[in-house]
Amino acid sequence: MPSTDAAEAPVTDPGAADPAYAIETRSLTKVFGSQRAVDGIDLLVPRGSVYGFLGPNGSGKTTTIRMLLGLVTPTDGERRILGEPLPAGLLPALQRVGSLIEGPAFHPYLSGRANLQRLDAADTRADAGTCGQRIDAALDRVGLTPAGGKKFRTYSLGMKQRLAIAAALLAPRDLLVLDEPTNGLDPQGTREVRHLVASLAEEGITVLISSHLLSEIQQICSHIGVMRAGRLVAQGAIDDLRQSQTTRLTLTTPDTATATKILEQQGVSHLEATGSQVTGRPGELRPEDLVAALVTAQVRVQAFAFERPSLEDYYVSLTGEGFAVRS
Ligand SMILES: Nc1ncnc2c1ncn2[C@@H]1O[C@H](COP(=O)(O)OP(=O)(O)OP(=O)(O)O)[C@@H](O)[C@H]1O
Repeated sequence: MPSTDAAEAPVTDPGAADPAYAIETRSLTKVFGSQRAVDGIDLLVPRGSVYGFLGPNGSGKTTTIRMLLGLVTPTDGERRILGEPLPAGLLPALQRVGSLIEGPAFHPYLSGRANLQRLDAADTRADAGTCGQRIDAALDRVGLTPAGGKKFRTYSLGMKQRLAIAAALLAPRDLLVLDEPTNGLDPQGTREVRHLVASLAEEGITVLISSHLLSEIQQICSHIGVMRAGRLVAQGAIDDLRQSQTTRLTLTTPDTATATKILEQQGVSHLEATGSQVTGRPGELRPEDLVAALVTAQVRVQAFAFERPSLEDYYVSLTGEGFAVRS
């Protein structure tokens, strides 16, 4: 269980805030003993994005999120949340940030609505006179209005997680930080959370959502950042990352020697021939031109394909997480 540090070191040179980003860190680092749990990361979460913060268990996601929320003191580096440098701007920033790290403690024998009432009452900034409206709005946003009167213990896992997000939305928020909100959920619960995050993003809320499974959040993310052993090994718009993947050519032919020679002449790089297959990187070359050159040289083409690795392949290559299984 990570510790919560009370005292914060002052930021020495906060620099200027970039209004394009809801979260901005520079060289953010956390060392536990001899372990660099977070190792100099430059996280950039654009405003209005759904940012998938990915990485295997133990790669440093939760520690990073805790530093972003002022729950853990960084060993080094800078952080800005909604333009506010931390720790100086922690309070004004956090008023606009909803978060779900371990989830609030809900009472099983109280209804979802009564649980929210208790949490709302604990917020000294909230106007008690408008509590009912806030709770109605929060239940409505997460699709729990019909189940608001039911006891929490009767909720499905997805409903419990949606109630936790409703709790994070009791006050107006510009940024929502969700640490592994789909962890332990069944496919239906995962869909519910995904759907909810997508609808919040449509309202303009920036969402940072962590997960160790790309497949669970890929559909809703506009951006991703990938952690591996404390380092941020990739980051950017999901479409750009997909585009950056190198296209691979695969040719099946009984004439591999001639085919390799022709493809090399055409400018295909990284050529390899194994059995009746030739593979290589075509770069910007067009498949129709390569096939024409092969046929002209009397290469018998049995199969020819241009393939771009999927984002999942990319994620696996970055993290080595081939078959992440939920614990
Ligand atoms: N308070 C702490 N004291 C010592 N080591 C810690 C502490 N908190 C985290 N760690 C270590 O730092 C590393 C990163 O942990 P972290 O929880 O940030 O990873 P994570 O990517 O969120 O993984 P998970 O999804 O399993 O929580 C792990 O090796 C963890 O054991």
